[in-house]
Amino acid sequence: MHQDSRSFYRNVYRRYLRPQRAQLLLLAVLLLLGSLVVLAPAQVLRFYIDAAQQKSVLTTLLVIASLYLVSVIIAMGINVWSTYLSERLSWNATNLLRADLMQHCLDLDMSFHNAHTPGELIERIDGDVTTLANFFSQLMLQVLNNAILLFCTLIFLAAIDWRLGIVFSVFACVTLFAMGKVRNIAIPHWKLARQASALFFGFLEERLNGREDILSSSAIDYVMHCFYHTLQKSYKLERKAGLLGSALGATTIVCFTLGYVMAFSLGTYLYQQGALTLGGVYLLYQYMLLLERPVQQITTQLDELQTASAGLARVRELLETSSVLRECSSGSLPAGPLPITLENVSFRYTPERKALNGISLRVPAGNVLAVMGRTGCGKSTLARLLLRLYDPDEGKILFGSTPIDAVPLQTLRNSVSLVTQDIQFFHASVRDNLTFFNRSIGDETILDVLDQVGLLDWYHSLPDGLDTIVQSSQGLSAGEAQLLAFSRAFLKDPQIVILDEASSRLDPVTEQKIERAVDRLLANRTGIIIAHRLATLERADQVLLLKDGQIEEQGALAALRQRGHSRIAQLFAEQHKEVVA
Ligand SMILES: Nc1ncnc2c1ncn2[C@@H]1O[C@H](COP(=O)(O)OP(=O)(O)OP(=O)(O)O)[C@@H](O)[C@H]1O
Repeated sequence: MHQDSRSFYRNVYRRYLRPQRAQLLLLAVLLLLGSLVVLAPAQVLRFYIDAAQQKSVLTTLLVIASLYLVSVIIAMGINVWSTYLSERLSWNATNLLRADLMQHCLDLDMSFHNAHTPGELIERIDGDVTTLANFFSQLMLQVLNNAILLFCTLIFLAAIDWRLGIVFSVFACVTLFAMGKVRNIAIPHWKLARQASALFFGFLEERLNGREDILSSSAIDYVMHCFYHTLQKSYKLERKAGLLGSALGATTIVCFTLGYVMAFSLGTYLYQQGALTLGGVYLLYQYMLLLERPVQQITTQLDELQTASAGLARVRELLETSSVLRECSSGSLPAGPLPITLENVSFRYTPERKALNGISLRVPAGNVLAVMGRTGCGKSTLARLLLRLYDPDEGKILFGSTPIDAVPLQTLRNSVSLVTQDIQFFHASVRDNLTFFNRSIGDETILDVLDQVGLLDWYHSLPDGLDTIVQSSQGLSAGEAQLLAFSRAFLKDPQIVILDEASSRLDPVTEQKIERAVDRLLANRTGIIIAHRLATLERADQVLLLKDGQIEEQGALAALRQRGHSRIAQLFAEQHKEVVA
């Protein structure tokens, strides 16, 4: 194994399994005991049959019968205990791994998230880790258990008669080989079937999410046509895989029928030779039955082991992906509103095109900068750089005199609030949606903020107050969603506020509420407003007009308007003409 892989597996063991090593050891002992104990009841029955045949006294028969009962109870007890232990062990280990992966994914930068769909990450955090949980809880146990059981059964058969040991060892090897070969024929078809089924679920998710657009554009017939097509493809592949898979069942039946013929022929021969008692022949039959399970299961489990190791490899790849954002472990920002400085900042998402090109500006502490420009000019990109969702390719961004990459990301993001148009609400209580699960914020503070943004009437209409569960943003009007997003920002109490103004029109009362809330939110904070309306520029100390990622105009609104040929002056003149017309 490669040195890196070795150290990865060592680390996985150290973090997830070593803390539970006492339980792991106990589990190994129980597995061994379990395999030995499963073989015991058949041995006891053998003595019982031989004792009955020799007409032993009733008490001897009763003692043997009680021994049989005890051995069965012990076997069951060990089975239950080891299953409980392995479940506990695997869920403890994999839940920790799930948490680590979730935290890691949240910490990764936006370029990583742009390249990986949420579905893909869910598959890693849950799908692959569940495979690993199965590996630790059942598979590891079953493979070990079956291997030990197979080995012990063959040893016990050899103990009855060495010829039986040799014949059945050869039988087990040939059957394992044959079943492995037949299984390999079906596996690629199962993989194709799984892939088709994943595509089908992806199709369902996408179409159900887009139901509003589908309904409004009368595309139901088209969607249903694609649905049948996707379903039919999945069905054909499943049918083929199922048929090929049944070849495995047929091979098992053929192999074991031959095995039973062999067991009875050999048993009869040895009985007639006097090498075996009747109880011994019965024991041979029982061991043949016991042999069937491990031989059948080991082939399947070896495949599942491969799936688990592929899952672990994918988990490893994810864990080893590091954020391109350099993280600082210490550093702090001064208190109060912070001045923002950009020095010759350039950024590109893709090598072909700069989304921002040589931007330099300074927003003094407590001032408001309004950013305007056509769609795609780089307004949101500027906001993303200030939050360090990306780092600029060139240039520097400073809050006060501190470069923003010289403080921990957490500190930076605690100081900046971004209120976008695309407001996300979680399936959680109103309280949790507003405080982002911060328990230190009391209900009075939340109510005070709701009062400030004019949402007190809305609050009183909630059936369970702050405990009311928000289903999604669909249960809220655009205005309510905006005001709730402001409330979140108030509760966070940031030093810098970045506001992506809603481009949709709201009713005059809600507009007024929003205007007031914005004024309050910007008071004693440095603000950047991504403006979609000319009226918004009037509340700003400075205006920045972007064009194709570059600064087209910059300065105080009054000065820009006075310059007759400026783009801003033209925009106001055009608006004036529209109003007069
Ligand atoms: N994740 C991304 N990957 C690649 N290119 C992107 C990405 N996000 C934005 N862009 C491109 O970068 C440029 C600037 O985008 P940005 O979102 O900053 O524009 P914007 O001015 O905010 O537009 P709008 O007003 O429509 O929101 C656009 O050309 C856009 O296509």
